[in-house]
Amino acid sequence: DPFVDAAGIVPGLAVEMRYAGSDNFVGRPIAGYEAPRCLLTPQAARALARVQADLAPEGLGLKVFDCYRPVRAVADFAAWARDPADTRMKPAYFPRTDKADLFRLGYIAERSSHSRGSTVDLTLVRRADGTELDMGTPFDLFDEASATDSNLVGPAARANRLRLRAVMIRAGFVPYPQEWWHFTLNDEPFPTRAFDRPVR
Ligand SMILES: C[C@@H](N)C(=O)N[C@H](C)C(=O)O
Ligand SMILES: [Zn+2]
Repeated sequence: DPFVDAAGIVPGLAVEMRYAGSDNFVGRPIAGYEAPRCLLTPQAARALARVQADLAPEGLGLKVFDCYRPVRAVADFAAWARDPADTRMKPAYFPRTDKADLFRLGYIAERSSHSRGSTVDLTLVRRADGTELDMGTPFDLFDEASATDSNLVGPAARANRLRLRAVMIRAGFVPYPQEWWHFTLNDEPFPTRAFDRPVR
């Protein structure tokens, strides 16, 4: 198995695996997430440990929302997107974006880097009480305002996004300009693979 549980490698990592539960843009657990675990390649997990160490002097840490994503989960997203009648989660997750456009506009990928095991969705938290720093939009808000350098959010949130981006880049991750939370390890060990083993 090429993956490790990041919680065992990154001290104090906060883990909130949103696709293993119902608090996500589909509104139910996603296929392939059988446990709320953050699985990653050892290389990506060790890079996150470097980020966590960088953040510690400031009293900050990381909270992950998604890590390795099985191919069957991506297929589940695609099947959901093909049903225009199900707009239950639209107000919370894509109020200004047409559901039919979520893939075309790049908010969700048909072949996701997450399936290669070295991509993470994450935010910054205060280590003392676990509260998330204000990023101006919630995780997975599929909206222009989620672009990292969007000026649709205030200066404090923008600064927090740039802080997250800077520490992640320093540890070898590449940001995704359209979503402030999404990063891929530059030297990922499986750049052309797509894994489908379930998260358990
Ligand atoms: C769905 C969202 N969390 C995400 O990860 N989007 C990118 C584009 C992806 O699906 O790989
Ligand atoms: Zn992502």
